Amino acid sequence: VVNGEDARPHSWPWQISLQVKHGSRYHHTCGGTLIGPRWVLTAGHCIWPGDVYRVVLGEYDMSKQEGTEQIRDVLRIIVHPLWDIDRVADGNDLALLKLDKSPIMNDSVGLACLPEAEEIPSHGAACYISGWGNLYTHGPMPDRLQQALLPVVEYSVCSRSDWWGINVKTTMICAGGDVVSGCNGDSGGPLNCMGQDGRWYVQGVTSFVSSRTCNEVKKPTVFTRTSAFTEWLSEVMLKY
Ligand SMILES: CC(C)c1ccc(NC(=O)[C@@H]2CCCN2C(=O)[C@H](CCCC[NH3+])NC(=O)C(F)(F)F)cc1
Repeated sequence: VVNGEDARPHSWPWQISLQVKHGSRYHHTCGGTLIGPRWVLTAGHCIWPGDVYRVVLGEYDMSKQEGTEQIRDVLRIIVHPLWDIDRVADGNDLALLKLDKSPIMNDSVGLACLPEAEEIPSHGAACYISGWGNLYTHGPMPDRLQQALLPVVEYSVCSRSDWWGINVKTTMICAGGDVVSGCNGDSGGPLNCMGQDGRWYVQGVTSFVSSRTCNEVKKPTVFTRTSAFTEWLSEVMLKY
């Protein structure tokens, strides 16, 4: 997250760290969101066939053992059938991870809400991105979870030719801009938007930023819009 701030510890209890095994060690590769007792939502582009993953819940400061961390293995990975790493602009950048067993729900680990089908956050709606992604382009990863308030940019603006043009679809949400943005390593994490009921809804899954720089003018962070995939999400969670 570029130009964000340290989140208050465990204030986003559904934020997880997706870690990939290299040799005998695991390291953070993407964010994700706990949306069911045994289900984590992340980005399709975070998943590489043949890699071994684990999920760390209740994480805050990556450099410390805080006693709130819970580690779970990934039993099954379902990537959206239409996701294609060579066609990022087509969207569908989603994957569901089934955990070997549910984490213990407590002050540090909890569920995010999913929005209703086709619910669109209004222009300028206050949504927060959260993640352990780079603090700036080619910059370091933070130890502590970062957050930033990212104003939603409506599709009519985001799809202008000098913005994202045809690379953004209506199944995506644009938010942020040239000051605050997501950055590499935030992939798969949530765009947290407060609903009328005062609950937080994961309206987006962090998908892409400009390949030139994370916070580029007229290239807001692009999220997969979860309300466009409510049917697929419930089908998968019911079936597997
Ligand atoms: C839509 C298409 C023109 C397109 C637009 C932007 C990109 N961005 C990028 O490639 C930059 C550079 C590093 C990784 N990256 C990204 O945007 C990666 C997703 C890469 C998926 C494709 N390889 N996502 C992130 O870094 C993010 F923002 F989610 F945290 C790639 C493709």
